[in-house]
Amino acid sequence: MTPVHLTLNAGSSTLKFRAYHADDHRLLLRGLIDHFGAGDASLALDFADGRRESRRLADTGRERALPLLLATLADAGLVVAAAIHRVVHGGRDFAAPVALTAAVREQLAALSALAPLHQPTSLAVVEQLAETRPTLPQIACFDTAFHAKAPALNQRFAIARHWYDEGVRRYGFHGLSYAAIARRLPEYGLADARVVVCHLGSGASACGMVAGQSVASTMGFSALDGLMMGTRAGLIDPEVLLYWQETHGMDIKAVRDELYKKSGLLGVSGLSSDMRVLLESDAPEAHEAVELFCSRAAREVASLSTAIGGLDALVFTAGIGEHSAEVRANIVARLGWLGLALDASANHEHDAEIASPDSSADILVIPTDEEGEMLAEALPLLA
Ligand SMILES: Nc1ncnc2c1ncn2[C@@H]1O[C@H](COP(=O)(O)OP(=O)(O)O)[C@@H](O)[C@H]1O
Ligand SMILES: CC(=O)OP(=O)(O)O
Ligand SMILES: [Mg+2]
Repeated sequence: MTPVHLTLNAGSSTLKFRAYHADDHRLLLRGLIDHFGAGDASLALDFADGRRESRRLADTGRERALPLLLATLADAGLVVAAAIHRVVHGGRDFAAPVALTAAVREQLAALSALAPLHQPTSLAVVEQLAETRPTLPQIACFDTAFHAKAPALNQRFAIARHWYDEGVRRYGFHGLSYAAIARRLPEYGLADARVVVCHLGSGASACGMVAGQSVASTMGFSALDGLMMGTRAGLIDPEVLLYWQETHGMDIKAVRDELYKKSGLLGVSGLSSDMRVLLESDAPEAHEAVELFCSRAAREVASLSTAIGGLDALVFTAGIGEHSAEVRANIVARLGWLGLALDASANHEHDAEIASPDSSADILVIPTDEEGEMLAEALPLLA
């Protein structure tokens, strides 16, 4: 059996995993469970020798994912030598990768309410592994870490100061994705540039960075703020929450469910949280959901450009950002007043520069590599 470092990235609609050779860190297997935990879940595997497999999953519960994954690895002659987990919320205390001791796991579990779609799933996998393989090294890499050095001003809400001291601040998420993009900016001569990255997946956020460092992000205290997402509302007037509680008697769980699971693309379209389904639909509600998604994204790109003092490049990444030319074109068209313009044919490429020659700023599609970033961050701890 070949020992591997296994990366686990539990997103809101997917579970992505990769097996890297434990000695030379070659990528051996790439896997994706799509519609993770839903009735129509599927598994896709991509082997280093070019072989591909995919199938529908009959037993779709999230708690069944780890045994399935370990069996898949065993079939491929791979055995886990270390597990590297994406953990969405590091809170005030974790701004760097950390070994997942029992004490650390307890601290991270206390943050679950701030990331209900992610933290419980990731930590359940960690616990399952800790139970069956108590001596297995397990490392957590955090979505929040990349933003920890953002200017204090951009981490502050306009509320009384003592809340900040208590940890009520803008943390920002998708940091592993942004760090992976930042690593690639020098290839495009953008090492010192002012860049806005749109991470558009089931969860969606945007980050303004300068010289590869986070300056401001659309996500805040939780992964609920900012852009419209698959099932999350993004920016919302907080009075709506009070109205729900006061006028409709909704308790905290009901409000949370509304904001995290019934809003966003799903809520507005009444049809699906999956952008692919909405783009193919003729329903006016689906069209309106896509328009609102693109409008919110364009507005936040302009806002983040102010936070970073101008815009040298706009980058699209993640499930929607990488794969939907239509969404990219819609967002960039709304930013035409800033001088941004796409090359319509280049816009259909993946991992490419897609701006027209007369665009005021570069526009790029860069595939995210959260797993590669996790491996790079965890290796020093595993050495
Ligand atoms: N070809 C495509 N066109 C439009 N959207 C796509 C395409 N492929 C994937 N997506 C969307 O990407 C989203 C998933 O993004 P991803 O970043 O993988 O999610 P997660 O938030 O679970 O990590 C889904 O909404 C899916 O509809
Ligand atoms: C933080 C977050 O929303 O992550 P994802 O997009 O993977 O669901
Ligand atoms: Mg994701």
